[in-house]
Amino acid sequence: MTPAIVWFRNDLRLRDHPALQAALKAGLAPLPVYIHAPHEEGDWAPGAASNAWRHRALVALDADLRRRGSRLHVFAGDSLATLQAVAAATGAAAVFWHRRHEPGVEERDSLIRRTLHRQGLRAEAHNGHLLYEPWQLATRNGEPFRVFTPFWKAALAAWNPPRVQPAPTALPTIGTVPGEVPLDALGLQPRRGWDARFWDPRFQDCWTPGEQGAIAALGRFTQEGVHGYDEGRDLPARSLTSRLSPHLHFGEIAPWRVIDALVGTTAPEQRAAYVRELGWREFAHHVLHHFPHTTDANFNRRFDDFEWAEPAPATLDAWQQGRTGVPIVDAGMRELWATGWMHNRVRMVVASYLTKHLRIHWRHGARWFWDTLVDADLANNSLGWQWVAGTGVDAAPYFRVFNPVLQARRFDPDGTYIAHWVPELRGLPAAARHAPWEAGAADEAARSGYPRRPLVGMAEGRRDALAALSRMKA
Ligand SMILES: Cc1cc2nc3c(=O)[nH]c(=O)nc-3n(C[C@H](O)[C@H](O)[C@H](O)COP(=O)(O)OP(=O)(O)OC[C@H]3O[C@@H](n4cnc5c(N)ncnc54)[C@H](O)[C@@H]3O)c2cc1C
Repeated sequence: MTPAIVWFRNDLRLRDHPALQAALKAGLAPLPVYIHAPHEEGDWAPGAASNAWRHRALVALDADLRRRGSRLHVFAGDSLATLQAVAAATGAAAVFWHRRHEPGVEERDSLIRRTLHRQGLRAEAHNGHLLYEPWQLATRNGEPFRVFTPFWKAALAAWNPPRVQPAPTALPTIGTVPGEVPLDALGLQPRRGWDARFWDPRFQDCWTPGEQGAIAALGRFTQEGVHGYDEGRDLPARSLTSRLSPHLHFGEIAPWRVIDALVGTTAPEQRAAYVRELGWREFAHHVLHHFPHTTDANFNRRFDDFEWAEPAPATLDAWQQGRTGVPIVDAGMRELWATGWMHNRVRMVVASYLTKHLRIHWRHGARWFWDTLVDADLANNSLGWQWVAGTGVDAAPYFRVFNPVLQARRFDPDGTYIAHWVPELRGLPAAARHAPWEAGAADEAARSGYPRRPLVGMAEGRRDALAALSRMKA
């Protein structure tokens, strides 16, 4: 059988894999290839937590392929040159892959497709990542959406998710290809030294990267979380969200399989609430494709004149390490550090504290998340940060400044989440954990080594943020 290269990227699964299916349908022998090329990702080469995840996801994919008679062929270097060399060495007639929508990657991929085409290879990009490709939905005027609600309305009106497809049961074996490198040589795993500080022993135990891990996480969610999702998804102490974000980012599960698995499991309103969150993921990719500059620049250019504070290294450090003295913020940042993930409600609170109370540009926060989140995703991260900072599409207005203490009282009423991640405050009565300095517990907190007062107080931070907003040019 003539081989066809199946170029695995952020689609590390065998079920619901249109590129793999296309190779099989064409009567070609799939040759699974992974190319390590972080230098082609511009300013947004994957961060440390993503790399650690990817290593384990690739190991899992290789094992799944081996169980079917195949294996993953790993290379490092320029993607185009590698694909050309592999095709020449194996006589491959085609290359199939799934589209990605990060700005630099989109351009690279279309160049690769054109070049391979010209050389007489069948080169095809499929959708493996989204319910809708970013150009499939448009406003009545044919423009990209800038507001989520009409975007989601249009998505539901055109609803036609792909059907779920099983993984192939057997795949052909193809021998060693010149230029292959061992997976361990890619340097994806955390090194000893500085970046080893990230790696709390709990980190490895929190997750099972790979398709089996994704299916298991989905199974847990459909049994438990989804039933109380609508009311419970804002409560960080409860495990009511799916924690599928890294699995979705790495394409270990297709979003349409997630939706399919929910049918008949719970009340329609719980299901709709969850599918709507997947809608935000779709919207984020739509925005990234149409407004690629929003990874680094404000969508709302008025904010180009905003008086962001020059971030003092000690301030940024305190935020990153969870030592701001604001318990809910510190709990979130420590959860991120320890597990590579943070609850969505708390992401909003820590991002708001950084961009409003500390008035530090959202780019600093986005960069930190990029390096430490296992689900770091250029579309979702850029949208999330610009949404909170008030600079993005359909964003929360800047003047709506979250009060982290009130947020904590509302969404972590008995301080369980705070106590879990900030052990210095465990000994305080539940009601004092949200703001020890207001409850006369500052000394007790300080005795355990916790900051006596917040870096910037709640009222003071809000006042200064609004004053800076009022000075912004109209
Ligand atoms: C400042 C900030 C930064 C963020 N950075 C990222 C990021 O880098 N990667 C990332 O995947 N998500 C990001 N999010 C969105 C959201 O916090 C996570 O997707 C969610 O917490 C993941 O947990 P879950 O899988 O349990 O979510 P669930 O509640 O179970 O949601 C299911 C899925 O829907 C998608 N989703 C949910 N909420 C959002 C949202 N607001 N925007 C886009 N997609 C969403 C995710 O793919 C998620 O896995 C960010 C949010 C904020 C406020």
